[in-house]
Amino acid sequence: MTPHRRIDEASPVRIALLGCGTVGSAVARLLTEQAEDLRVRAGRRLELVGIAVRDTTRERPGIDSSLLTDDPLALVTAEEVDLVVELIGGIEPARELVLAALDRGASVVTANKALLATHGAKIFETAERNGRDVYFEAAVAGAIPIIRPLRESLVGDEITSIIGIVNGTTNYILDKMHSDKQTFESALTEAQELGYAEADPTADVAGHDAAAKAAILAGLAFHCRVRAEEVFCEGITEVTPEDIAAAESMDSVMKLLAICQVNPEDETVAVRVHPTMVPRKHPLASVDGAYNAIFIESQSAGRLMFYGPGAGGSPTASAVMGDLVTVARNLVRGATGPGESSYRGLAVADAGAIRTAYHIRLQVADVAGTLESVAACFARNHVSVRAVRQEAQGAVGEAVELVIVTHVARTQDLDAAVAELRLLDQVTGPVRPMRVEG
Ligand SMILES: NC(=O)C1=CN([C@@H]2O[C@H](COP(=O)(O)OP(=O)(O)OC[C@H]3O[C@@H](n4cnc5c(N)ncnc54)[C@H](O)[C@@H]3O)[C@@H](O)[C@H]2O)C=CC1
Ligand SMILES: N[C@@H](CC=O)C(=O)O
Ligand code: NA
Repeated sequence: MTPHRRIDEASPVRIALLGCGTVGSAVARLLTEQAEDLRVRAGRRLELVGIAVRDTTRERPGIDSSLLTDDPLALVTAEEVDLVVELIGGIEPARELVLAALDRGASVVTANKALLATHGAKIFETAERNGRDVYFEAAVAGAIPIIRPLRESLVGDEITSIIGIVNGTTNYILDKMHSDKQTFESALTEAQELGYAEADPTADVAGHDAAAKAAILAGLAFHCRVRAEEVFCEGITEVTPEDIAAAESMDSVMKLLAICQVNPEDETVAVRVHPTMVPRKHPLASVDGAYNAIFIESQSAGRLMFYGPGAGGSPTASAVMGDLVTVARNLVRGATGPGESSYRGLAVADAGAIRTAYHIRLQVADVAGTLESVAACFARNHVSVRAVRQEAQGAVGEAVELVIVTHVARTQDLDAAVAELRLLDQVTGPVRPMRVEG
């Protein structure tokens, strides 16, 4: 274990900041503007000793240019640094820098879900070995306090499921596609301009950002390790205006949901992210813009809901600042906060075993026997049909749209039924399955 640098009453807690983009610049400014209040709350002055950036010559309003450096490794391994705030994002060099900081004896605050959901085990083990903290409230659902409730407030309870909207960019896009009939592309451009999107927005729209957050939430809630790559993940890139219209015709909206559940039968954890039809009366349906919301169900507490801004520089900086003060307090007391808890070692369920209800649109020829053939595809694959609706009526033989809503079914069974539907002569156009919750 690295010995703590003694932070006596006269010493400040010395902070190194990695990255000065949307979130980093907001954190740097708050450290200056709120210096006096932060000193009282943390019990020591919080001194920003360096900011690692790519371009030290760029003008950065409100940022002291004498703090800028383009050598992040030298900064995080500097003897005097107590706390490293990693806000550059991505895997490398963030991984190398965080590990170097912990090994040198600094604690870490990060907003980097991609890093934690990929290399969390190594990072938490390194922190534990060195007796240092890793705090990451901003990594999931921006400003919403969700990591601390899971690591502390609910640690005595038995969580059974988590369902939520955990990506602000995609929620913004889907909301604009519904409410303003905006195109996917123009809504994404707006989300980028507002500072919600990742540096590469593919991470948002392909669902990878939400999958990383779901992996972190599942690990914390169920005391196991889930890696981002183990999460079943479908993004919103394939969601069309027709899907939006189909959801609206069911009095529903499309949302990108993250769902984490323990299957009590085989003690596996199912973790998934996908576009989902949510009925308008469901509380998640009214979560608009870049807001996030997370429902937790637990044995003793029952149902809990967490709601608030899930992205953006200022809201995310709020979560980073909370971690920063907490870690500074720990450093002053010579203590550490909770480490990783993965003792249950639950396995992650196969994607095919995941169970959900479906809404399926398909174009069929309006001829005798069509309905029977379609129904047989579902029956053969053990998928129970809950409702069938024919969207329009024309002359016999004409193409019509059929809408089928199923009861909860296994993904692999539904996939098999859809594959059979696509082979039917009476099916004359695309078959579009969408998941339904609530
Ligand atoms: N923007 C948001 O709403 C939220 C972001 N986050 C996370 O916060 C982190 C930062 O995100 P943003 O500030 O939005 O990203 P950003 O892209 O605006 O800022 C990152 C900054 O780091 C700099 N950088 C990259 N590699 C570097 C290196 N090797 N050395 C020095 N500087 C380097 C970039 O030039 C950029 O200015 C990411 O992990 C992101 O996932 C988390 C929650 C919300
Ligand atoms: N790109 C992310 C930022 C917060 O984590 C999002 O849109 O939610
Ligand atoms: Na949060």
